[in-house]
Amino acid sequence: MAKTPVPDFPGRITNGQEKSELSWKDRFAALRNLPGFFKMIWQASPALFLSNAAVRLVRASLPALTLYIGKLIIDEVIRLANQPGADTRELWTLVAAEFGLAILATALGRLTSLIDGLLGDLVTNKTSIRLMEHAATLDLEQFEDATFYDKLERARRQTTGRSFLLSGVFGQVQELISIGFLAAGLAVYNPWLLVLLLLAVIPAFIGDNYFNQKSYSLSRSWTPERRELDYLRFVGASDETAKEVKIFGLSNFLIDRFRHLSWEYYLKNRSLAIHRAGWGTILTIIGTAGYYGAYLWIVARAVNGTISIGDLTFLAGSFRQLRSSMEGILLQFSGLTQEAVYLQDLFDFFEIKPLIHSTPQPLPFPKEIQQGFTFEDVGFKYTNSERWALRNLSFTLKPGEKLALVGENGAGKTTLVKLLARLYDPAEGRILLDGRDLRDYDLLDLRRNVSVIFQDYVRFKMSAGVNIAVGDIDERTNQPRIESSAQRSLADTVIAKLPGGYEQQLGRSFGKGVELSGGEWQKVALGRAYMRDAQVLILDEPTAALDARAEYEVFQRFSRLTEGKAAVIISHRFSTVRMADRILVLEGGQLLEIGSHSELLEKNGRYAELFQLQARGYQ
Ligand SMILES: Nc1ncnc2c1ncn2[C@@H]1O[C@H](COP(=O)(O)OP(=O)(O)OP(=O)(O)O)[C@@H](O)[C@H]1O
Repeated sequence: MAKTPVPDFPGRITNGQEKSELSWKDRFAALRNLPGFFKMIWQASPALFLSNAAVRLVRASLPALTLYIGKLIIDEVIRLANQPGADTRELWTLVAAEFGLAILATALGRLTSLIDGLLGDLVTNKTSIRLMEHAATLDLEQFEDATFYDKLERARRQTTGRSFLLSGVFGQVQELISIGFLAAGLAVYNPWLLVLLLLAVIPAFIGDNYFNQKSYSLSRSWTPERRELDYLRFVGASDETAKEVKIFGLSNFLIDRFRHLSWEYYLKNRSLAIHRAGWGTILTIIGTAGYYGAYLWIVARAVNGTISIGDLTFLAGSFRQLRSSMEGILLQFSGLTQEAVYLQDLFDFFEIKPLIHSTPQPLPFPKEIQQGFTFEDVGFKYTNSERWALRNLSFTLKPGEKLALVGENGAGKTTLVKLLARLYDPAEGRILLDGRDLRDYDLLDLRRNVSVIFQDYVRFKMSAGVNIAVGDIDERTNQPRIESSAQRSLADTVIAKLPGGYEQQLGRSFGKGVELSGGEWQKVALGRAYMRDAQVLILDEPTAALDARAEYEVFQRFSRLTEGKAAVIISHRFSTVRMADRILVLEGGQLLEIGSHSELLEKNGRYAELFQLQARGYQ
């Protein structure tokens, strides 16, 4: 597929490689996605898939059959009109047969819509689940890449509206078979009629394809803007942002931006739609002229008696039906290839491979850490960033040690923690755990044993209990464990005040949700750290919103409750930091100082300076 962006290494999509113009070759090539699509439908429900195929096959034979019976009826009527008193049984049998076919056609039409709808829903659900499952395997770094995000967005759009493609593809096959029957009937009289018919529909087909291609290019090249439009709509009308939007009076700013962008998109779309409508009319008129040319020929033959009146109705009917079927199939074909191209986005997304994964024979995480984590000259740069977020970093986090990370905003503290949890791999140097590269360990096992509560932890719009249980979601029904975690993180007093206790829905998005204060949320989120029996606990400033007394108490408890376990604490409060065994001071991604509180004070370097600065503030 020419349109597929070329990954410069597996899993990463390079900016600027996306192609938004599609050639005919691309469109035909996209059809190769259809077997994959059929597989998806088949997997959603083999029984419905087969029923759909069977029903459509029967439906495909009905138009030709109905027309033929119509012809027989007319010929019979004319025969009877010329022979008064003759036996009319055959006529009534034919009429009854046509009536039966009409009923069958209606019933099968409804049945097809029903099956299409049900299958479409199943495929949508299944694809959404697969999308979520696949997204879960991908790296954090991939999510932070804008190109990847666009791809994810396009793939997400593919999970809805699948039923159009589904009924489209099945419909195409049905039409094709139906055309086969009708064409056979027509060819008996004159094969040239078929050629004329084909010539009549081709102009409209080419035109429609051309405009479909343009519309795909437009929608594709506007993916980032469409994402921004969605974002603006969300920011402009959401409970999460309402507070700041009001306080800062942002609504006009947001609306103006939305209006400007959406108007630009509308103008582009409008111009395309007008061109499409204009050309569509002209090309369809050409088709209609061709159709009437053939019709004239048939009528002339009936007038001079070469064919019967029944033949005339049959031929005219077949011709009309064939024309609309062919037009349908050709026009739908263009829509179909477009859908198949979109489908490529979905399949492309499924093809993206994570870069961070376990080796084929990974080591289990040690039952008890012996030597600790050693950073050896570690360096890391974020994707699309020229700056080193960390560089030349060497130190050891010893087993059972409480290490505090200190540094100004952007010094690299969170990055260090993410490397420890293998959310990223170092670009330079390596991280060892008990003398072995961190990459040699089983990734899931590592993640189970390194528990991190980030400063931007997620406030799940779920129950208070679940908000704690996410620390070890497999234990979500273990109420005693949830409650003891809540106790340890001081969340128990918060939850005791909630009307629904642990079952209380948090956040205001759904039903009777209750909103918590920033500090209350943090206490709940901190409970997650205690849910899991991890060997290394990391708290990345999740206490910033706690009052001084609560933070002091949280860390006192944290040190006591995590005795024997390694812990990393990031905090800007020196009253907390000084409780750590050692303090690592980062500046501009580099290690500046490391030592205990008293050692660093004695050294009288940056730590001492920052400590005294804060201490003076309290005097
Ligand atoms: N996802 C990201 N993509 C690109 N750059 C990033 C990303 N996250 C952080 N950075 C950059 O990396 C550097 C280190 O960031 P990091 O979050 O580790 O700092 P920090 O010490 O934790 O800061 P703070 O005290 O503000 O939390 C910063 O310059 C930041 O701009």
